[in-house]
Amino acid sequence: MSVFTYELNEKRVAIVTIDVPGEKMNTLRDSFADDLLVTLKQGQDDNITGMVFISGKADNFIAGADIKMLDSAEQREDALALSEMCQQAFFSMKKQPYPTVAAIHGAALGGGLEFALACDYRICTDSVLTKLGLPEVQLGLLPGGGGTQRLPKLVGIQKALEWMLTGKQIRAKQAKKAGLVNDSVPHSILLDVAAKYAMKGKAKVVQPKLDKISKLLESNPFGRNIIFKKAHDNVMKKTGGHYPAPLNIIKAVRASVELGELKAYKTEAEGFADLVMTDVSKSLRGIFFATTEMKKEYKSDDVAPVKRTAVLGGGLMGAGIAHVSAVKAGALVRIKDVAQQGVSNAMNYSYKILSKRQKRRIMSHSELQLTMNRITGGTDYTAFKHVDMVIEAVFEDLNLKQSMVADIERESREDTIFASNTSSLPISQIAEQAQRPENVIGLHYFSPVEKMPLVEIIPHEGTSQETISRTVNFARKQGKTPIVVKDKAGFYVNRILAPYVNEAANLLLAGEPIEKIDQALVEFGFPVGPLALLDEVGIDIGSKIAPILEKELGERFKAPNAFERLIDSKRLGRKTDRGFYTYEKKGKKVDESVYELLGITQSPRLNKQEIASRCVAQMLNEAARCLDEGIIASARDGDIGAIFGIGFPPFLGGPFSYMDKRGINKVCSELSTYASENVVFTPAESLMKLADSGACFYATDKVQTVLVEVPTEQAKDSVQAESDNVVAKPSSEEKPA
Ligand SMILES: C[C@H](O)CC(=O)SCCNC(=O)CCNC(=O)[C@H](O)C(C)(C)COP(=O)(O)OP(=O)(O)OC[C@H]1O[C@@H](n2cnc3c(N)ncnc32)[C@H](O)[C@@H]1OP(=O)(O)O
Repeated sequence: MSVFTYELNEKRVAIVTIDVPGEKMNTLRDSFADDLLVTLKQGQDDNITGMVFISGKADNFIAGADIKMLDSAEQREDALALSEMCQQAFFSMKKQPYPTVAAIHGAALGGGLEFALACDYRICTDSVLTKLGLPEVQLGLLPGGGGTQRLPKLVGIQKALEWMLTGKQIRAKQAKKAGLVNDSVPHSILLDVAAKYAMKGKAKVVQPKLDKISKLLESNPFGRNIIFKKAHDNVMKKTGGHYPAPLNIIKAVRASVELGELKAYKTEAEGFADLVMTDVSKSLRGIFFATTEMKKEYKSDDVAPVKRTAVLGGGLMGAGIAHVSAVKAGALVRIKDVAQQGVSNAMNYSYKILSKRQKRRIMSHSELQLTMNRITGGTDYTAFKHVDMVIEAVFEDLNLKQSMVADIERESREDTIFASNTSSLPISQIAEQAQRPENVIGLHYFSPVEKMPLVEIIPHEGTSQETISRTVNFARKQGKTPIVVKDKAGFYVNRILAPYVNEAANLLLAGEPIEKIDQALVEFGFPVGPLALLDEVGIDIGSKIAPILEKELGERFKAPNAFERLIDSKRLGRKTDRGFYTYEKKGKKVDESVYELLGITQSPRLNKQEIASRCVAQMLNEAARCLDEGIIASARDGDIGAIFGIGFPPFLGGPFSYMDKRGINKVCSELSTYASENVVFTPAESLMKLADSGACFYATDKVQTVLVEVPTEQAKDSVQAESDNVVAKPSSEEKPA
């Protein structure tokens, strides 16, 4: 059955509806090329005036090539054939004697936009649902259906590179301004306008809309050399060379302006085929499927949505939570702080972010005002009777949090959820004196809240299923990827982070230089090194969490005592402009006085690879323990939590995928070697079992999986999450009463 339905209107314009049967989303599957050729031929036979392609789905045009189909490419030749098939199919659209028009509403991404680029005209709706882009880079791929060739010709080399190298989604207004679409119109007239364009005859070649400097740069080989070199250098700086896709994109775009059509398209197809087969792309595609799968979990349409929220504490965390609640989730938000200044700071936080969006014309002034109208605040409990959920982001103090539970139970409704953004305190303790413990849950954000994609959701034993579902639904509305984790100290993310940071600190105390340690982990693929991260989080915050973890989980979580000396000397990290680094206008540099303060004589002994191996080994081992204990419900959750919460290198697929790829026996033997010097490295029991049996965390064709899921009962129990008030300047409410 064809995905294209063909109808001729009275003006002899063929209206072709694209609708992949039984699917929510249109994607390009292997039969699409044949179906397209048949449809195009019918247009010729009917001697049509033009052809309009429109989607039969309510909210998407085409979301790209079917990513599952890419997994079926067993050899490079298969992937090459896929790209060539797309290229050929799109060429035949161009070659038709009649004009073709893409009428776009919703997502036109990847192969979907390439389809539209091959049409003579593109008309899109001005709806917020409409987003155009070539996001292949996020899957470790390049646009393999002619996107690297057609986009630069339409919007210019620099803009095309920027869009393809970031994979960003372009809204209707920006698309029109850049010349990506011919028009942007209300949904109700999309088809009519598109049909009119179909009667205009074949489109003439248009030059990209460029300013003078861009025109000068892009129109001669010397200027283009500068553009491509700069793009290459930026990519290397940002990716450390771990991701081959951006480099292949630059190569294909360069081919589009320097080589003949045949060779240039071949460069694109070859680059695509190479990338499909890389482990990097397989890992990134795995992340896409994992997050898609997670969107369906803990989902319930039977629970009441959270529409009105309150946030306790106007510090940076509280401000960020209020922001995503109002802007992303569209909720009404009431901020409460002990001081009016705290409320004002939090409101100002949102205002600044929105003003930037207004300046960049992503948002109009009236939209800004409407959004800001959703955020109010005060120093008392006004309006708390109306809120569905209260999220506390106050100082990490159990008594304070327990008294807030009591306040909220008194001041709000019986069904109001109390969500705690604690980073370390067990939720069961926060709920200990609650009258309605079923409403209490952990909701751990990461800083900066509006940028970090993860939240940990932590039910304690008495949290109701309804509270879990409502909280998960709300976190998704805030644009977050939630993982539900078990209520045990450190939850998941901080638990795997702590031993990794402690190891970095131990290496420092053993004489390894600060910069070398951080560089080692950045070269491994983390966005920042562990000591720089501690500076961001706040050394004082880290030192508060450490004793809780040590008490609950044992000696291996003991943080080096030397850190107290850093805190005593007011080196708290970035927030005091001084930690392991100093932070000045000129930038950050290592604070050499730290060595003397901590009594360290620099005596480098290890190379960077050994440093990275030791720190990462601690993280991997702890992740395995978390799976053993049911802190996370699956290896998949552990991978997504580490990537989205800490920045574990996505190209490695997360700690569990990485262990599978390296071989569990290798990971185990490395841990055992380190354990001969320090028992904290003793491999987790499950790792040893897996190493013995030759199995791995994820099912593969070759080996049997032992540990993908924890036993069902444990999985059910699995809940819990938090957030450290990282980088947050304490608001007045954050001080214990
Ligand atoms: C040759 C070409 O250059 C190569 C390519 O085109 S590679 C593909 C490039 N396209 C992309 O990367 C887009 C991927 N999709 C997305 O980003 C998001 O799905 C979206 C923004 C389109 C919509 O997001 P959202 O509304 O949250 O829906 P989401 O839950 O993600 O997806 C709904 C369903 O569509 C599926 N889907 C979406 N895009 C898909 C794709 N390109 N391939 C396969 N399945 C896809 C999801 O897996 C999910 O399936 P399920 O319901 O059976 O689990």
